[in-house]
Amino acid sequence: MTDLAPFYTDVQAHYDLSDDFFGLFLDKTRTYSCAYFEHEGMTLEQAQVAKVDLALAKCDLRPGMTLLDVGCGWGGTMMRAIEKYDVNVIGLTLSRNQHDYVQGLFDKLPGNRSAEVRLQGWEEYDGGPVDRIVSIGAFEHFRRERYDAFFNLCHDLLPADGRMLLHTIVGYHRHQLRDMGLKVDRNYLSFCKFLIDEIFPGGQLPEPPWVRTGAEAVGFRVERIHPLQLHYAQTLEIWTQNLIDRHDDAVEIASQEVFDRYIKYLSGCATMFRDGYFDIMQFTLVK
Ligand SMILES: C[S@@+](CC[C@H](N)C(=O)[O-])C[C@H]1O[C@@H](n2cnc3c(N)ncnc32)[C@H](O)[C@@H]1O
Repeated sequence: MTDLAPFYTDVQAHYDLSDDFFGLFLDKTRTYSCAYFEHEGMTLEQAQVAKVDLALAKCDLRPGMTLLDVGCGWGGTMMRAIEKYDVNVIGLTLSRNQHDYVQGLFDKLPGNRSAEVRLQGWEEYDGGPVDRIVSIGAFEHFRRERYDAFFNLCHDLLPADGRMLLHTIVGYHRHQLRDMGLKVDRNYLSFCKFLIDEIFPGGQLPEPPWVRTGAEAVGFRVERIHPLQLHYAQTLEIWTQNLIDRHDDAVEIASQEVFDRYIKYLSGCATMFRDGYFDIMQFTLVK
């Protein structure tokens, strides 16, 4: 446990909009991160399960282990881990809606493994050691000044053969974007400002070396960095189309203004990934 207070207000401002609204564009597992279109012709749901399987396979889970999911969303990764690997799970989320939704899933779970979801940030985690850690699409909320504390905590929680899979969007410094042949123009800058002001308050995209050096500084070895850039472009394009298809429901659940804002966010991010401004990477960290 650290003495840092999680960014509840910022994170809830996004995820506690409405479960019904997110349900309009996410797949049935409610996975809210980059899918993995491993084979031609996969549906979004199949590709989300493939992404979760990709992440969990890198954790080397064995029956009876305890998996900590930092930023568990609506619980899809933990449900898959229980089903496929017969493990105990602990999930952390700052969203009340997600916490209540996952608790509802766990209440109906058969079997004798333990499944716990906590309305708690990693900053406050006091649940004791775990065997493996997975964190998908949450690191973007943590902020750079807290990476040391985060990696330290994760390193301390894991045993000597511990493994952690960290899946995060990454961004680049403007000088690096220029070196990559990408224009840093008004469109790019104003879209980034829109994302921080109106979609993910307090969010911050790490640059890849920040993750590597942060993890290595506490003693992790970075076993693999696996980029999935175009998979996120495809995911976001499907989410955009799903939301367009449910326009009337979206306006009824939220409003035309929220619909417009989400279309701008989802379609704009799809372009950012397609054009190479943003990437998404799975970092396999081992002790
Ligand atoms: C984009 S969602 C991803 C959810 C899920 N992993 C998935 O792939 O569907 C980000 C998640 O990170 C969580 N989160 C953000 N900051 C956190 C923190 N400091 N501690 C724990 N969870 C956090 C949010 O509550 C949310 O559940």
